[in-house]
Amino acid sequence: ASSPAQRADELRQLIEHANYRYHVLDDPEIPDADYDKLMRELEALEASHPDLITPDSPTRRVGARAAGGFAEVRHALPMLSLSNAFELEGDNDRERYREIADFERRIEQTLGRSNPVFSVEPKLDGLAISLRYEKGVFVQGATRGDGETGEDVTNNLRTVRAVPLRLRGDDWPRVLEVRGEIIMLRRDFEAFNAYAREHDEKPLANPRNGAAGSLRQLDPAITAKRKLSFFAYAVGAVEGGELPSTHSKTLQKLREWGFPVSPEVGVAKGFDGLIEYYKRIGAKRDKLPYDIDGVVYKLDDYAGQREMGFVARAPRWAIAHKFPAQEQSTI
Ligand SMILES: Cc1c[n+]2nc(N)[nH]c2nc1OC(C)C
Repeated sequence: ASSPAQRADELRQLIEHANYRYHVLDDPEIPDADYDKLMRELEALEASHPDLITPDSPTRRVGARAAGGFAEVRHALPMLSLSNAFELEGDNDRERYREIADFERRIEQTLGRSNPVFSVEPKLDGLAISLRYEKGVFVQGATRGDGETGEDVTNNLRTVRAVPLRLRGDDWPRVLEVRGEIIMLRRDFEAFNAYAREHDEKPLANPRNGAAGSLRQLDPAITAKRKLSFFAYAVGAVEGGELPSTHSKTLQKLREWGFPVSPEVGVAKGFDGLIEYYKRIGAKRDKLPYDIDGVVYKLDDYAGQREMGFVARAPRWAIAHKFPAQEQSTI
């Protein structure tokens, strides 16, 4: 038999591996009931041996209440906004998606390339947040706020199982900020509203409100009851380490380190590749497990991004291509 300390370590590894399989690979090996059993065993073990408790233990996801509101956090690197492109009247794709054609052509002309490679991603309709890791441990999480400063919602973010408390592997930078979207999956939104109607509680208008409202709770124990998810889409400040030379390769590293990244992300070449992606994602939009309000195109290589720079706070190297507004599902 192993010692309590060895058993505690073994349980943490098993639980973290199960989280990775469930949230990052979307391919769980064990049923939820077995996962809960592992958690209960670790909680009991830590209760009888408090010296075994570590701050990044999976049982330490529900922290203290933020009495007096959330502290303010200045983002080490501003959280950017995206300029938007909408569909226009026209007889062909070049006319209908004229703003995308202009976006892509500006990049071709500035960089002297033809058919540049873009990272293409669904634009999740949730709440943008920034997660800070030091030596691989989650130390702070903040909302976007005005892009320069946001609210410190670290304790609420700790309750989101899709947010890793400790990074996998060991080739991550000493300081790593990851940006992404906190969302409520449709199935969790519907379950929440079914429960609310059963218990005469106020139903949520849409999943985005669910995510925003849950993260704004001052008591993390309430946030913990709301099933939230997270998908990473960018990196912020990086210190003491190297990133790959392209955004698409960085997204793959984020998965290896334990961050969920939407399986719909990919790469596309030139205007035709972008529009093909836009149409493909548009066709499957209602089958995705989460709400999206468009897709995002980003020049894939970081050298090209640096050369393109920004206009105000929106990068010249990225654009959001929005779908026509959907009639909101009535509750
Ligand atoms: C605001 C935003 C939102 N999204 N959503 C995705 N998928 N990528 C992405 N990138 C963003 O900003 C980049 C400029 C990092």
